[in-house]
Amino acid sequence: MAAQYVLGMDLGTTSIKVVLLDSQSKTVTDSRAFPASSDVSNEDAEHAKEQDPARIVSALDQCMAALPKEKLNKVICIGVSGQMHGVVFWKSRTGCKWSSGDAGHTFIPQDVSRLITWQDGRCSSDFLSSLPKPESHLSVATGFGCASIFWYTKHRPALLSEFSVAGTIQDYVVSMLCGSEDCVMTGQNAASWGYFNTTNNQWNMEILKGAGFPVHLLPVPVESGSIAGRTCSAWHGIPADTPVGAALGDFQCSVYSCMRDKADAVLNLSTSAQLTFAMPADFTPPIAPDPVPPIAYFPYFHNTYLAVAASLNGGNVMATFVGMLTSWMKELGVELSESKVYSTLVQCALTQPNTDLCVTPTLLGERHNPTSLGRVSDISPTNLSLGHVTRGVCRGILANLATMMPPQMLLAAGVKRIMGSGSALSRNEVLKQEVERMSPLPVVYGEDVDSAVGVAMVFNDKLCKDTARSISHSVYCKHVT
Ligand SMILES: Nc1ncnc2c1ncn2[C@@H]1O[C@H](COP(=O)(O)OP(=O)(O)O)[C@@H](O)[C@H]1O
Ligand SMILES: O=C(CO)[C@@H](O)[C@H](O)[C@H](O)[C@H](O)COP(=O)(O)O
Repeated sequence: MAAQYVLGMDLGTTSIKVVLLDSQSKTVTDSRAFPASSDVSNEDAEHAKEQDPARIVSALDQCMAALPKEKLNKVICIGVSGQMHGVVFWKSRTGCKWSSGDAGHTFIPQDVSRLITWQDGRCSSDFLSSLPKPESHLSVATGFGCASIFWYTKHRPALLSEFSVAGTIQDYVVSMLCGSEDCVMTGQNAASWGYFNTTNNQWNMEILKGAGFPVHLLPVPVESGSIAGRTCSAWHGIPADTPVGAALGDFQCSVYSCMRDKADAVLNLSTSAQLTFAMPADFTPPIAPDPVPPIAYFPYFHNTYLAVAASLNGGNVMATFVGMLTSWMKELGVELSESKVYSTLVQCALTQPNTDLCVTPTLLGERHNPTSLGRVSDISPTNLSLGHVTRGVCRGILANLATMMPPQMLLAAGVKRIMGSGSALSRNEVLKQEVERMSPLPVVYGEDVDSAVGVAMVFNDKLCKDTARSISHSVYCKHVT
C-alpha cells in the first residue's frame, strides 16, 4: 500500500513545529520548526503579553513549505495543538483570505485580533477576585481566555464588538482550514480558559451570563480527539476535504507523545514547564476550585485527568537571561547572536557542575502564588561567572518545579520513570543534568517527543481504531446478510 501521512502541528509560544507521521509504521519521517517571532508590545494595557496571529501563520507557512511536497499530497488527516489559555478574536466568514502562490493554496489572517497569551498579566488579583466563582475544579488566573474576555468587557468593550468568534490560536487555524463560520473547542483547551465544567464538558453558561460575559463568543465544546471538519481548500499541497482534528492542548499532546503507562511521569520544558502524571481512571476532580495548591488536574482523553505542576517559568527563563545578556552586550558595543549566547552559556555551565549561587527564577510568579517573583541569593565574589549563573538559573527552574510537585508525590503515585520532552530540554545539556540531579527516578529522553508528534499520534491512533471498527463492522455485515 502507498504511504500515507498524518500531519501534526504545534503552535507554541516561541516556535511553530510540524511533523509528518507515516500512518502505517507510526514513525516520524519529517519535521520542521521555525521561530514564530510573534511577540508584539501593547502600551495600552499594563503587563500585556500579546502575539500577532499573522506572524504565527507566516511561521507555519514557512514550516509547511519546507516539508516534502510529494508527501503532503498523501496527508490523510491533520492534527493541531498549541499554546493553551490564550484567546484570539476574529470575524466569522472573513477571518482569513485564501490565495495561491508558489507554495500552493495558503490563507492569510484578516479581521483577526491579536492573541492575548497565557503569559498575559493584565488581570490583577483584585480584578480576578471581582469575577464570579466558577463552577469548576479549576480556578481562573490571569492569561486565561475567560478572564481576558472579562477584562475586555470591562475595559475595552469596543474591541469585542468588532468580532463575532473567539478561540485559542490553534482553534483559529482549525476554523480557517475548515472554512468554518464558528469555532469548536475541545475540553482540553476550554478547561484552560476557565469557567468550564470538565465533568459535563460545558461552559458555566448561567454564571457567565449573569456576570455580563459575552457568551456568544464562547466556542462550541467538543470531545478531545474528535474531528472538527475537513479542509475547505487545498493547503500547501494537502488535498481539499482532508479531515482536521479539533485542536488539542500542547501540554496533553506532549504527554501523549511519550507517556507509555501509568508508571511514567512526563517533564515537558518548552517556553513554560510542566511536570505531570496520570491520575487513576476512576479519579473525579473536586467540585470547587482551590487556588492554593500548586497542582492542577487537567482533562486528558476519555474522561481521564493528568495531575500537573504547570509552571509559568520554564524555557522562557533561559530565554530572558539570554535576551538580557544580548542587550547588555549590545549596549556595551558587542553584537552576538542569541544562538551563540545559548551555546556559550551551556558550555560554561557544563564546566561548572555545581554552584552555591541560589536562583529562584519565578520571573512570572506562579498561578498559585502570583506575587512571589524571582530572587537571587547567596551571591559571593566567587560565584559570579557565566558558568555559575547559568548553572544556578537551570537548577532554579527544576528546583521550582520540584517545590510544586515534590519527588515524594511522584513516588507515592507509583511513578517509576520520568520522560523528558520539549525542545528547551532537548537542546540544553545543563537542564538535563539538573533534571537528573533532582529526580530520584530514572530520566528517559525520547527522540521526537513533543506536542507536534503527540497530536499526529492522537489522530493516527484514531484513524487506526476507526478503520479497525469499520473492518469488523463490514465483516459483521457480511456475516449477517
Ligand atoms: N539555541 C538554543 N539553544 C538552547 N535552547 C534554546 C535555544 N533557543 C531557544 N531555546 C529554548 O527553547 C525554548 C523554546 O522552546 P520551544 O519548544 O520552541 O517552545 P514552545 O513550544 O513554547 O514554542 C526557549 O524558551 C529557550 O529556553
Ligand atoms: O497550564 C498549563 C497546562 O496545564 C500550561 O503550562 C500550558 O501548557 C502552557 O502554559 C501553554 O500551553 C504554553 O505552552 P508552551 O508554549 O510553553 O509549550
